[in-house]
Amino acid sequence: MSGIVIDKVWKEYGDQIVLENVSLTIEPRGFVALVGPSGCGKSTFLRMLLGQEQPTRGVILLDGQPLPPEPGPDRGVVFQRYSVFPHLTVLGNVLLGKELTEARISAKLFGAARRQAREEAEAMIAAVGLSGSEGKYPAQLSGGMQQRLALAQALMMKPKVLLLDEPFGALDPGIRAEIHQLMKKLWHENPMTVVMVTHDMREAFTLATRVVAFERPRDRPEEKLRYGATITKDISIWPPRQAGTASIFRPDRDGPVNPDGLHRDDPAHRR
Ligand SMILES: Nc1ncnc2c1ncn2[C@@H]1O[C@H](COP(=O)(O)OP(=O)(O)OP(=O)(O)O)[C@@H](O)[C@H]1O
Repeated sequence: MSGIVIDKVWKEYGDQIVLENVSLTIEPRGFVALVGPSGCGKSTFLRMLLGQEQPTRGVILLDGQPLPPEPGPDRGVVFQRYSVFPHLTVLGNVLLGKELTEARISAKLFGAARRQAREEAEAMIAAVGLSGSEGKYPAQLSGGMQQRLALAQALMMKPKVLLLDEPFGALDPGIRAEIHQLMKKLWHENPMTVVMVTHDMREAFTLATRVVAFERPRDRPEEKLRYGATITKDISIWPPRQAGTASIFRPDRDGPVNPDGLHRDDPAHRR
């Protein structure tokens, strides 16, 4: 289920080697945080997982199959900014992916299909805490709400893999802490594997099951083009985090999940 294997991947742009010999196996339902100095190729790596860029050498497998050479609904993505469409409402943004895949020609769903998609979209909007904002446009939302919307838009397509490129980097610390809680909840509740680029080590260790560092082992100016970055550290969080399960050592750490496996907001839990 949604494991990713990256095997001896290189990425070059002309004469510049950006990534060199990167191998990584990401377990299904893992949450991997990618950290490293600016310009070392983290976003390039993420774009290869998305299918926007192809490796120069090496292979990437998703569920044992070569990754399709273009973005698809099995991979959702949220960037730091501009992930949502400014001319569509909250509901329109969340519905768009379904409309484009299920009604390819008109990009509009009708009748029962539209009703069902609308119900799903409203549930997803509620899951990210945006109920009541369905008719608003992104410009009418705060930065944190826009990122909640971007997460809802990506998750609506039930991706196997969610790719996050500094999604919370532009948010104030208080808002960021709130959205970290939301991100944990979404990871626990949705059957997906997450790969997130971040500059914030605290964020990496708060959310991830594993923190992977990219670095250029040789970084003298004259060597910059000839040697790429590669994985220099791969740290598994201890005590381990597991999707859908609260930590047995510190049940409050990986909330909001209860030891009985139910989310705190789950109506079944409140009964
Ligand atoms: N399409 C492209 N064409 C040419 N060079 C590129 C392209 N995309 C990225 N690069 C180069 O690849 C290198 C890595 O860029 P990338 O954005 O992946 O780094 P990063 O680690 O994500 O940086 P940051 O943390 O600052 O966002 C940079 O030197 C960049 O100029």
